[in-house]
Amino acid sequence: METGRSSAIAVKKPSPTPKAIIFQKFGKEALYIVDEVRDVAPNGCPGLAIPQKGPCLYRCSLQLPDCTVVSGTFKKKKDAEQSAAEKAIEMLGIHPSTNDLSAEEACDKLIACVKYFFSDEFLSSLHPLSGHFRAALRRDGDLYGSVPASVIAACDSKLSNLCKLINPKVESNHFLLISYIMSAAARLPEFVVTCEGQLSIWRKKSYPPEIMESSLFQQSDTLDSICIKAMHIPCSLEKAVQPVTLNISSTGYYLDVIAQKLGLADGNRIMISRTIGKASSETRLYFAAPKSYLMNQSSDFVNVKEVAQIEDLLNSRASCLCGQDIYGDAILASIGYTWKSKDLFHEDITLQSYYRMLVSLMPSGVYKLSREAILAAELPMALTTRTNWRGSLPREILSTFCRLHWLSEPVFSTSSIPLKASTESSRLDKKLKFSESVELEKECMSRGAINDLELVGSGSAFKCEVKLLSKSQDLILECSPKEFHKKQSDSIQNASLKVLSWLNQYFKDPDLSLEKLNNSASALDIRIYPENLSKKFALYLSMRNIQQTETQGGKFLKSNSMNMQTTMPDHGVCCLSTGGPDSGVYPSNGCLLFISYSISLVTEGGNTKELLESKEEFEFEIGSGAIIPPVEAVVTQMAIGQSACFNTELPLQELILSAADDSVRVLSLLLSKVCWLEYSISLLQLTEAPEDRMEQAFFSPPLSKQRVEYAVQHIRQSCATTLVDLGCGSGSLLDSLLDYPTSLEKVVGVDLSQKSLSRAAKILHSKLSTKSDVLPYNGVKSAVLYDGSITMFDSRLRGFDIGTCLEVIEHMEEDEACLFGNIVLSLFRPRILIVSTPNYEYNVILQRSNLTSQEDDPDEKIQSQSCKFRNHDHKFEWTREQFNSWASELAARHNYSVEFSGVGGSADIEPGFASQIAVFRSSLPPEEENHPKDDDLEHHYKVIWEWDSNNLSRSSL
Ligand SMILES: C[S@@+](CC[C@H](N)C(=O)[O-])C[C@H]1O[C@@H](n2cnc3c(N)ncnc32)[C@H](O)[C@@H]1O
Ligand SMILES: [Mg+2]
Repeated sequence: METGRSSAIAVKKPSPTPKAIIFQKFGKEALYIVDEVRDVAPNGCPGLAIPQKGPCLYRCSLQLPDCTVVSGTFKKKKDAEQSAAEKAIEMLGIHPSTNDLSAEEACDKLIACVKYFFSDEFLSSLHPLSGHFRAALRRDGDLYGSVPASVIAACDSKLSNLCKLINPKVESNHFLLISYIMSAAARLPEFVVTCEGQLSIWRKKSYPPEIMESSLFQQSDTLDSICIKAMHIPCSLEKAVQPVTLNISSTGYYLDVIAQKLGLADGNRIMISRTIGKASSETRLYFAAPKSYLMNQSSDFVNVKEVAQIEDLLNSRASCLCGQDIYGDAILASIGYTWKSKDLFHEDITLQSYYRMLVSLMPSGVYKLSREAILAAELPMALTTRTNWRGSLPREILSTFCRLHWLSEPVFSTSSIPLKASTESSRLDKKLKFSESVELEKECMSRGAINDLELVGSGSAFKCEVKLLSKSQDLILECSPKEFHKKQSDSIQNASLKVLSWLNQYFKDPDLSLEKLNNSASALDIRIYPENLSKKFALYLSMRNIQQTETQGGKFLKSNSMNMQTTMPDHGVCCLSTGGPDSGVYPSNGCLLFISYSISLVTEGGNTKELLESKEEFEFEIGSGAIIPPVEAVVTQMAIGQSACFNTELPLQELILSAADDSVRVLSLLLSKVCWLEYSISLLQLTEAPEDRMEQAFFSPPLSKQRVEYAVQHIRQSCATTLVDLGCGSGSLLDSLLDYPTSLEKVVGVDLSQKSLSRAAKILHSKLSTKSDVLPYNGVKSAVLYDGSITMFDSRLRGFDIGTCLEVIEHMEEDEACLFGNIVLSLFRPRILIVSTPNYEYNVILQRSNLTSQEDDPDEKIQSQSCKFRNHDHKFEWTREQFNSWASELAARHNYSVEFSGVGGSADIEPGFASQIAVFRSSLPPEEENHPKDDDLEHHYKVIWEWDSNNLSRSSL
């Protein structure tokens, strides 16, 4: 298919964002405060009397040491932040300094930076590095005043940017970075001292006493001894990751304490990774500089070179966590000096937080964590509707995944086609469930009648391609979905989800043959580049596999899929117990469920039971893959109020340990006993599959569209000039009517839902005011929307040519529907009235798919009797007989004739039409219709919005 416009959303090498520039300049001294702004929004619909809660907007105020800047309002928080940063850059005249420098200039700048760090004034600054300088002055003996070069590299991102300009390989090799810093220091012999083969730097002259006193004094006041939890990550995968405690005395230097845990004499030989996780995190890995690296140190810039071979062993667990090469044993700790305070920041790292970091490296991990349901939630396979998706959205997950695996940001390119050009409307329809309201097909049709009409947002369809690239721009995979979407953002989310879904499969089974990998990828419109793919993820996947099998020591079973069918004698039993009345309603695809659950680790013999994860309320959609398969299999057999309990084999170890609060104990159980998981689930609440989704699945065009078309046809044949749509909802009928030439001059809608009326007003306003001149055949002169109940009479709507009431009466109680019938035919007295409502008998067909699981049921009768209403808001649904008798008696009472018809299915084939329709016609000749002038003023409805072609032309002149 041809595509029109094309736009790349992320370019290959993005220039630094305004926030990045501000960060470079002010570090963490820049404080972003984002406020919600909920204005009464200009709704683009003049005259609408319902106050519109506009979309939630954000405004950001950026506090800098000397000024505060406030952004405009934006839909997204991050846009507000970027805008504030941009304003600050403009106001302060900041230029991103480092980018245009030559390698020589970068060298000079690097030397100047290092010199500044050792200056008098730096010691009392708030820079994180000055904390290290002050701590170094509390070190004893030979170490007094010496600062490890790796902290200089870790604490100031400007330095690494400069070094990248000198040698781009610094990006992937942080040993090089430290070599450059050491070389810069060696160029400052009057200021600092360095020694060959050492990784620390001293200031030559001592600080003036007044500076020493003030800066050291400020600190010793607030510093207490601290005790923090960290993790020891052995290089050997056979050794378990163990918690360690760092005891840091008030006068000690924390790097010396970490060094001792690594078997080093002091912190001067320590290497520090970049931060792990969020940019603001202080979580890093610490390890000893490999000997071969130390031996190869050179103090000359020109001679700085990569160390060819580091013979120490790569620590694969640690390397995977930070995306840098880490050698030997490592300590994972969250500690350091920050921009916020002169005090040392620290946080505990527990075994659980370590495993959560591992989980976040899985393609589905961020989703599980965002739902706080690590053992129960799964990454859904599809986005059905945005409202049914819980947890982080796919695009965000994919970006996080790329960041954590040290890939480039995913590159999205969207393309759009004008809808008129789209012919594959059936394909579009199917894929569009994620977009709400107006179906795309209808838009396509309406575009035939109205040129370039912007209907509720867009006249285009979008698709989006995604590419994943390594940092060095090697293509790892690309996804080119075939489907189009009504919204650009939907196309991006769906493409992101495809990529995540495939990566999820790949991570579960990376050893599949190339052919199978390719097949699974192409099923999701993905093309993989196997060499780059396995190069990128090999370390992570091999680490996980070895860890999984070796540390388990055969004591517990490995299962990725939590398959209930796997043999687990005596334990795989699922016991259903009735905890409440059986409503006879069972969840089926599309239903939204609330369950409560708890998942425990149980040891053989049942002696020990350790709670891992529990939730009082967990909401998900059946059939979307949002929950692990065994839970879904069980809940679909449950009725509301029932509870179930069953066992499964163990999932991946990191999932269990990241869910468990007491991971240390759980790990010891896992290592010493045969264990399995026990699930207890209760089904709390169930919202059935939305009617329109069911209708879309069964009818083409969808039933709602067939109803509207049926009404439009009658309206056109009737030559009516006035129409009232009773229970007009979001105005789908009125909206469609404006696409056709009719004799209508006045159209009115009544409903009691303000939300629906607002939507209707916006749609009608955009159509009538913008395009009325290009529809010369459309003679509508006025349009009004009223807020009111159609069970109340309003004299302004008396004697219209035609009234419609589509799919409304079943939303009232039966007696109200009867009241409505009487009022409409006795008081409103339209010449023609069209009423539609579901045919209950047809539900057997609509719900057959939901009943297939019970098809073995020999008693077919039960099936048809147990049909549910199509929508949870329906108060009743009538059989053909019930509808016929209601309509016939009503017509007879009020001098109307009535004919029956319908849409969806056929009158002659059982069980009749899916939607049954009655068309009432007044039997009185027009002159006998007694329509008094509107002098009795029974005005019970409130005008919500009014449009008048005369006023419009007057006001626009
Ligand atoms: C299923 S929607 C149908 C909307 C529209 N007729 C259509 O076909 O798209 C039912 C509508 O009836 C409205 N409704 C229910 N009871 C009503 C009443 N007593 N008076 C006015 N509107 C009512 C609801 O607010 C809702 O918008
Ligand atoms: Mg309905």
